[in-house]
Order: sequence, then structure tokens, then C-alpha cells
Amino acid sequence: MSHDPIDLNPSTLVELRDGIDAIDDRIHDLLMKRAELVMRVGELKGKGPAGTPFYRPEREAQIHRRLEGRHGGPLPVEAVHRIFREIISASLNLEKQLSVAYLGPEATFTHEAALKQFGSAFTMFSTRTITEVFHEVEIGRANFGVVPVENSLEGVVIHTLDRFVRSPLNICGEVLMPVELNLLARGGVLGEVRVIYGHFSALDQCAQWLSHYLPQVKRVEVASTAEAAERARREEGAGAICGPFAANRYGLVVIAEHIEDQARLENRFLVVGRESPAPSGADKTSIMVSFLDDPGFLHRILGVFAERGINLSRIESRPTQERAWDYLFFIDMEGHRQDEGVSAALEALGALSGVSVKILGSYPQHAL
Ligand SMILES: C=C(O[C@@H]1C=C(C(=O)O)C=C[C@H]1O)C(=O)O
Repeated sequence: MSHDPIDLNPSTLVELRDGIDAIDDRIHDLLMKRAELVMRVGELKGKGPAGTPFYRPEREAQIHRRLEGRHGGPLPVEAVHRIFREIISASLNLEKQLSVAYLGPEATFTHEAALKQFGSAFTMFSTRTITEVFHEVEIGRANFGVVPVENSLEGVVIHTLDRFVRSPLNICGEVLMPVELNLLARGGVLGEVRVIYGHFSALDQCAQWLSHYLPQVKRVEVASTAEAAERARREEGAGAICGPFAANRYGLVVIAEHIEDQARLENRFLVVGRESPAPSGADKTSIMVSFLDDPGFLHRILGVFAERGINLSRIESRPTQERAWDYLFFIDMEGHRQDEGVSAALEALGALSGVSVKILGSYPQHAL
């Protein structure tokens, strides 16, 4: 590898491009060196006890956080994350080929979340339902699954929560994505749109924009954003409300960007698998708690966390599927189950009589 200093102040186009070529050669050489080290890590893992995980989300989160901490220069930090996402994805693929099932069809927000988490070197396939995503991982046809959990668009949170009741899988990660809704069509002219397809919550979230700019246009509800895109691809004069990801996949043109009425909406997705990530330094733990329908029980449960200063980021209640009026609580907290405070709280919770606790997983807090 040559280490000639690179001239950062060339003046002509030819010199500038020579400089870029020289840098590309170095990046290329370094990528190969990095890949060699990753392969050696893979060999060590292969020699470890059976079931030693190859994919290490906690390590990947640490890499992204470290880069974010040292970041500076003209490229936005999101671009750095994307580039390293792909470097890590391609490198891990040298250790082991892994597969991911996601709630489809292709080009849904969940597909985009799966790519954001795993990069494009994983084998990915879609399923029609959330329960099938879990099933594919449970029977070992996929190593990991990606499902929406707090999804203002696909409105399916409850199916994901309910599926954890009878699944042996763990949560291995979370993906957060800002909601961006665009109006897409085959042609790029707003005045030619005669009908708009969208998932009901996409139509709902853009209602003001649609009433303002397209008051006469019929709105038709479909099962997914991907189906909306498919209809717009097939039908002349049809528009679809989709994320930016769908435009390329379906060969559509963006007529209007960011047509959602409320800014800063975010979707959250979970990665499920058989592995339990080690602490990354900034983690979350999700649990499921059921208890007798007694006055004061919820108060006592929450007290266990409050006494230990553990921050709860979400509490969701669902009826149990066993008896009417029995409830399950899904609780997310900050920290890893191996952290002192969280582990003490979980132990205290388990010791309360009449309470049953299932730990769904500890995983790195969304890093990028
Ligand atoms: C190299 C490793 O294996 C995988 C690849 C990584 C990488 O390319 O940096 C990071 C974590 C793992 O998912 C590792 O565990 O350190």
C-alpha cells in the first residue's frame, strides 16, 4: 500500500481527479484489510461453542456510535452511517451468510427498516403477515425477522405484541425511521391525478394536504403502501402515498414530497431472533408482565422500577388471549438486563407474588 501524501490543494480538474483516484485506492486497500480482520473474527467465532453468534448488533452499534462521536467534515453523519452499514454488511457476509424475513411486500417501510439494520448483503425475503415473520425465524428458515411495532402507517403494532406471547424469540434490535410520505405517480403532473391509493393511516396522515391540493380527487384505501404503489404503476392517472423507497422500486415519479400533515412522525421496528445481544453501553430491555387483577398491582410493579431509578420508555397494555379482562403489560426500559439496576429490578419483579414476567430481550438502543 502506498502512503504518499495526498495533495489536498490541487488546482486543475485532472489533478483533483488524480487526488480522488489516489484516495479511492487507499480506501479500497483498507476495505480489503478490514475484511481480512473480520474473516479472522469469523474463524474465532466458528471455533467457539456451537451457536456462537456471528451477527453482533451490540458491536455494530458501538462502531456507529464511535464514528458519530469522531464525526466532522462535509459528509452528513447519516451518509457515514449508510456507508459503514454496507461495509459491515458485506464484511459479515464473509463470516456467515445470514437471512432476514420482513413484513412485505417489497418496498414497504418494514423492508426499508430491514435494509437499514442489516445492509444489502443479507438474503432478504418478505412474508405476508407478522406472524409469518416470526414463524420463518422460529423454524430456522430465516436467522432474523423485522416487524413493525410502533407504526403510525401500517397500524399493526398489536399483532407484533400479541405474537411475543407465544414466541420463543428474543428482541435483538430496534430500528427507528422518520416517516416521510410522498405522492407518487407514473407521470409527474399533479393535475393529472384522478385517484389516490394509500394505506388508511397514510391517507389519514395526509388528509389536510390532500384536501388542500386535491380536494376533488377520490381517495381509495388499500392494504399496504406497496399495494398503493403497485396500483399507481398499473393505472393511468392514479397516485400513491408512499415512502421515498417505493418510487424507484415501482418506477414512479415523486409529484410532491413530505405531504404528511404532522412533521417528525417516527416508525419503530423490532428485530427478532434467537440470539441475546451483549450490553453495548446504551441499551433497552423489553419485558411482558401479567398479574392478577388486584387493585394496586400496577402501582407496585411500577414502583419496582421507580425505586431503582430505571427509566421506562413505553408501557402498553393488551388483553391476554386466555381470559377476558386479564391484561398483559409490555414495558420497555432503558438499560440492559445484565446492568445492575435492571437486573435487580427484574429480580424484584419476579419475586412479587401473582406476577409473571417474560423478558423479551435486551438490545442496543437505535444507533443511527
Ligand atoms: C467482525 C465482527 O463480526 C460482525 C461484523 C462486524 C464488522 O464488520 O465490524 C461487526 C460485528 C459483527 O456483526 C465482530 O463480531 O467483531
